[in-house]
Amino acid sequence: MHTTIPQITLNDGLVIPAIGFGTYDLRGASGVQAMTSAIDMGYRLLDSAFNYENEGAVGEAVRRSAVSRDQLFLTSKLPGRHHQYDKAIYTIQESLYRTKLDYYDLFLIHWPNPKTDLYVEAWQALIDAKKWGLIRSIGVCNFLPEHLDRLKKETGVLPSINQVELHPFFSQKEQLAYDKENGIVTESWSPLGRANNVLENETIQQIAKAHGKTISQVILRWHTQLGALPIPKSSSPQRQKENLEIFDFQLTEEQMQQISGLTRVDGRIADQDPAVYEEF
Ligand SMILES: NC(=O)C1=CN([C@@H]2O[C@H](COP(=O)(O)OP(=O)(O)OC[C@H]3O[C@@H](n4cnc5c(N)ncnc54)[C@H](OP(=O)(O)O)[C@@H]3O)[C@@H](O)[C@H]2O)C=CC1
Ligand SMILES: O=C(O)C(=O)[C@@H](O)[C@H](O)C(=O)CO
Repeated sequence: MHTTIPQITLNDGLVIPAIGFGTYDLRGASGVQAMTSAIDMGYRLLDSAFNYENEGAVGEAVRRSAVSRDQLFLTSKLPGRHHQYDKAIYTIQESLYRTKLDYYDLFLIHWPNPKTDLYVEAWQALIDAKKWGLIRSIGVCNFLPEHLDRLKKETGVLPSINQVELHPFFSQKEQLAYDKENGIVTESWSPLGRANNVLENETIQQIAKAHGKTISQVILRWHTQLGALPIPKSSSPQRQKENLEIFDFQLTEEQMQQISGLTRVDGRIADQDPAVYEEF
């Protein structure tokens, strides 16, 4: 039997599962297999990107699964090299052709690329693509408060989602507070620290023991109790299942504080500060 996944209502009224499935590095036939398995395990939200070169695999997994399209919540992302308005529109259309589907539930700007400074133009393209029915909800990734303030000022439309790096070594207290205050749901990318040594952390290990859970389950539970939406990736059916079984226990306030206390100024996985980093 599947774990029942709670749901979150976005600022545009759309309802989204409280945990999703990351697909970075899942491609080709093995990627389709991993995604089909994730849907079978109970995941309904799949997170892809134009740059992951796996939108075709996402479409194939959807067609192979026993779950109907309208029960799934599919996400993709606009790469930095296509922020110009016309290019952004073509990219969203191309992204759909790759899946052989006719709409995305969510489309995100992948990185703000502030030096290139075309993200407001890209945002306008997402706003229009939503009006035309290509996308049901629009959001961003890696946007700092200064970038979000600018979208609000120049278009009057704030994203439904801001997908940011978030894990115990980089707990994003200020960004979470800003997003919440502005009605934006924070999604956590690399919620398990991309399997770095956070998965061997002694503090989290002790908490996991106390609950009879694994370290990964405690970390993912911490995300949901912070109000964030984690999108763990796993190629293994067993770990996919493990990562969903997080809604039958509760961390105490003290345990939440202990995990959040592991954050470090240099806790990012890579050198990707969105204030300066550009990805195309
Ligand atoms: N918007 C953005 O800029 C970004 C978005 N993302 C999105 O976020 C998703 C998740 O982030 P990602 O970087 O993949 O990293 P995750 O934090 O999800 O970690 C994935 C790694 O953890 C391993 N793993 C998964 N579950 C377990 C478990 N229960 N126990 C032990 N190891 C486990 C996986 O191995 P295995 O597969 O062998 O199980 C894999 O090596 C991405 O797939 C992508 O969709 C990621 C980066 C940037
Ligand atoms: O995976 C993504 O969505 C990215 O944006 C990449 O930057 C990823 O974080 C990466 O590390 C690529 O080397």
